[in-house]
Order: sequence, then C-alpha cells, then structure tokens
Amino acid sequence: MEGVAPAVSLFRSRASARFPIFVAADSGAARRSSRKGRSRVSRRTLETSPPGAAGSSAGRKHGSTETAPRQSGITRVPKLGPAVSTKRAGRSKDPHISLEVSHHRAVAAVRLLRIEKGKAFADLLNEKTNDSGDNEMGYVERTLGFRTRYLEDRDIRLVTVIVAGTVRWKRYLDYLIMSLCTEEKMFREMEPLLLQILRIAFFEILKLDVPAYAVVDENVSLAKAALRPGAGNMVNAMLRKLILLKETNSLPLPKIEGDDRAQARALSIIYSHPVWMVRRWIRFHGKDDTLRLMNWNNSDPHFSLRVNTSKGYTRADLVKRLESLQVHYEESIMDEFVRIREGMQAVLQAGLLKDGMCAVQDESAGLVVSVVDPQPGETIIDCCAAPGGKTLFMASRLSGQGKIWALDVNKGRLRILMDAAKLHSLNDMIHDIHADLRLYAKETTAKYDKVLLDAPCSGLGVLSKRADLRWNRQFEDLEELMCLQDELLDSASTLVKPGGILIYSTCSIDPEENEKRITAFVKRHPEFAIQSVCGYVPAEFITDEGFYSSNPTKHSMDGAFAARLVCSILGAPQGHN
Ligand SMILES: C[S@@+](CC[C@H](N)C(=O)[O-])C[C@H]1O[C@@H](n2cnc3c(N)ncnc32)[C@H](O)[C@@H]1O
Repeated sequence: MEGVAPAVSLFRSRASARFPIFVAADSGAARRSSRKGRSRVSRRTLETSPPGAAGSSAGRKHGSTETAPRQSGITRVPKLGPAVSTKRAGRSKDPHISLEVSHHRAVAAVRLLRIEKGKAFADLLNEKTNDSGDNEMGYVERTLGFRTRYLEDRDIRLVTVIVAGTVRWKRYLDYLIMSLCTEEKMFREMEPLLLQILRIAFFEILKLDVPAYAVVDENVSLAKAALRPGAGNMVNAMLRKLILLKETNSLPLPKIEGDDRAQARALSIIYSHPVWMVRRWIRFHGKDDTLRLMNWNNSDPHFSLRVNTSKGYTRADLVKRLESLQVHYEESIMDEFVRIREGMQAVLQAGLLKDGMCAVQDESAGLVVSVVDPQPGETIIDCCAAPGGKTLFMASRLSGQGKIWALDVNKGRLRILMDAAKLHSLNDMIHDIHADLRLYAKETTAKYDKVLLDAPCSGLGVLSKRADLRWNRQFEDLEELMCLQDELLDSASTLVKPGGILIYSTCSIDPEENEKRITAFVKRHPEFAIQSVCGYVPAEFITDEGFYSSNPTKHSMDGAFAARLVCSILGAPQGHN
C-alpha cells in the first residue's frame, strides 16, 4: 500500500487550490503576513470545540515516575490517558495564531507527509533548500497559519507519539481505511494529506486512549481547514463507521490461512510490517519469535543513558540527577548505563545531554564496546565511526591513554562526532579521518592494535526506535549491503597489526549480515581466526559460535551483533587485497 499516493503535481495543484480558510483572495498577502508572524485568525470561533475538550488536556508531567511494563503488540497500546490533548489552538501563547485546528495533529500530519514523501516533499513544496525539517515547519505556517515553535512541550511529545505510532501501524491502518472506502479507487486516489489525517485519526481511535468524540471533532476540523469542507465530511463518515465497528468488535482483519506467502501477507497487515521481513524472519527465527519480534517493534521504545566518565561523572551522579528530576530509571547490566522508559523530555530540558553529563546510547551498542575491550595505551581505528556513539565510549574507556582514529565517509556526521567529542572532553584523544575506508586502506601503511568495523547495515535490530525504517528497507537493499560489508571487512583487515584484533559489528539481527559475513570473511582470510567473546560480555549474549548477539525479545534491548577476529602474528600476506 506504500507508494499509492498520487503524483506530486496532483498534490500541488490540489493543495494550492484547497485551503479556503487560510488562503484568502490575496493568498500572497496572507503568506507575507504569515511570514511576519501575523498569521490569520480563523473565521470560526472556539465555540466549535467539544464541551470539556480543553479540560481534558491537563496532562502528565514531565519526568513522571509512573511506569508501566513495556507495552507491545496489537492490543497493548501506549496509554496517554488524560495527557492526550483535545484542545484547540485557543490556548496558545501567541494571540495571532490560528484558532482553527489542533496544533499537534496538524504538525503530525505534515510531518507524516514529509516522512512518506522523503526528498519528494522538498520538491512538492517547491523549496530551494533541501532541509526538509525547515520545509515542514514553513509549510505548516504558510498553509495552516501558525508556527510550530508555539507548540507547548506536551504537544511536541504528542506529535512524536502520533507520528511514530502512525508510521509503525501504517499497513494495518491503511488496510482498515481501504476496507471502509466504498471502492479501492477511492483509497488509491486519496489526497496525501487527507490520507495522513485519516491515519492519525484511526491510530488515535484504535491505539490511543483519546475519547472518540474528540478524535472525530478535531480531525474533521483539521480536514476542513487544511483541505475543504467535503474532506471533513468524508473523515467524519469514515470515523463514525470505524467507531461502530470497534464498539461492536467487528473490525475487519485478514485471516491467517493458506500457504506460507498468504499467511505472511496476513501477518504483515495485522502486525504492520513488510511482507518480505515477515517471511524472512519466519524462515530464520520461526513463527513464534517473529510474532514476538513484531510486537516488540510495535511497542514504545525505551532508552538508555550512558554516563560520561571522562568528565568525571559517575553513575551515582547521573542517578541523583534523574531522581531530582523525578525520572524513573532502572539499573543496567553495564556499569556506565541506566535505562529509562519515560522522562526523556525532562532529561533534555534539564540539559543533561547538552552539558555532556551523559549520552543516549543503547546497551546493545555499549556491549559492542565491551567486545572491543579498549585498553589504555592502545591505538584503535573506528572505521565507520559517525555519529560516534561507540568512538566516544571507547575513548572514555582508555582512561586518557591511547588514541582513537575515527574514520567515516560522511563529512557531516563526522562533524557531529567531533562536536560530541569536544562536549565530552575527549577531543584530544580522537582524530577524525574523512575518507572512504576502501580508499584509505589502499593508501595508508598505518596499522592499529584494534580495528572496529561497525558496518552500515539494514538496522533490522533497531526497528522499535526507528519507526520508519521498516518501510524504507527493501529486500534488494540487503544484497547490496552484504557486498559493501564484505568489501569493508576486506579493507579493515589490512589495518590490523599482526597479533591485533578486528571487530565486526552491526545493529542487525539478520544472520546473513552477521554470522554469514564472518564465515565468508575467514574463508577469504585464513590469517584471521574467530576468537570467542567469552569474558567480554555476559554469557547470555554469547552464541554457540562465540559471537556477541543481543536479541530484542530475549534481552529487552536493541538487536546487535559483534565478532572478534585475531590476526595471526605473521599478519596478512604481502600484496593481500
Ligand atoms: C552503522 S553507522 C556507524 C555508527 C557508529 N559506529 C556509532 O556507533 O555511532 C555506519 C557508518 O558507516 C559509514 N560508511 C558507509 N560507507 C562507508 C565507507 N565506504 N567508508 C567509510 N564509512 C562508511 C556511514 O557514513 C555511517 O556513518
């Protein structure tokens, strides 16, 4: 169902013709005034708000100590309860902004459009810049009449929840939307913005605890304001049908029957994943684990924080700050880490990241650094380093003695890495190299004690955090990635000193990107031998072959993989590669 949106030109003509409320006869004047921050006020008044809507916006505070077990799967949904705002724009801090629509839904709809269109979104908006984030905000301002910087903190959080959830559940939501259309053509030719509004509303009704009347009222208003009255009427009719089906427990769902392909197709709708992923996982992990994995991917991600010991902080310091912010935390299996389920906004606002006290890093990535096991005095090259999570952690483990060379082909990401190194007071220990590893390895004679190759991969282990990734990855990408992984492994191997260690890692759970790459590598490079990660990570993460592997459903963290390969004392044969 992806890629069914009408062509860009169709959207543009519709969009420009159908903003009757905000784009007045002199739409240029409206835009100019909007640019100056004097957005137009809607003709309608707040009297159209549902009774009690404003009251329901009293929400949960940041840094809430409230916790819940990780919610997963189709029936367990993130509960926002009273924090879900049903308010209209009337309570905004800016007296000039639109009083027409629910801000966070409008922003969510535009962000969803941006995510779905990707680069085409910039073309769609006819913008010169490629910064689609700016485009999105500019678009909301020009068409809906307000600036998103006026969103309150809770609204920003709601945008995140709605966007992530709607993206995750897209296939399931589209199946339902299509089922309620009178004909398939109606779904196929639906305006992109209208489709996003329907997806948001369906998601709110099916997966969030928002009162049905508020979802209907707010999304109908949004469709009317952003498109035209007829679009609002259509949203109204579809939502009422949906609510009835939900109340009578008769929502349409595909049956899991027929051959493997047919069953995978049904599961892909029910659990909202691409069919190829479902088929591949059933082949590798079996059906039960696949269902567990998809439930995990559909649930709220939780995050880990790593304390920055290089600035002299301890985990106890971090815990103290979290307690003072009333952010609930859990201890981690790693000394430098704590886990948090909620309260990231409070952590951000308190400046814990900006001040360099800690960094957001999953423990699965931290364990890769344990596999590297950096020792003071060692020379280490991180071959695909940016944005630098592992580089920084490795550097902090060197206790001020030793050096890390951070190489990456992406200049912008490398700059982020070096900024973070400065923030963490580690810049003296880290040297950046902007290069393609394959070319660098050919040209340099440098050799290192340890070489980490954290290879570009499918990211199939981090789908709970990267909601859009499942839809961006195609089966064909895997083949290409595996070729690149082999090439990078070959190049990285030439940088290892005789007797040194090559560490290969990914954030994938796919055996073909992990174990199979290593098996193929040692066949090509008999001078390297697999060394077990035993003693470097806890036993529960060690596979029969001696690799490190974290599994989301088994370890409640992202999926990751790492292998240690020792280079024989004689090193690589002359002229290798
Ligand atoms: C998985 S990310 C690395 C994440 C990083 N190690 C961390 O922990 O933050 C892969 C990186 O490989 C880089 N990359 C891809 N192809 C490359 C190449 N041929 N040479 C060097 N770097 C490359 C990408 O730019 C990307 O930053």
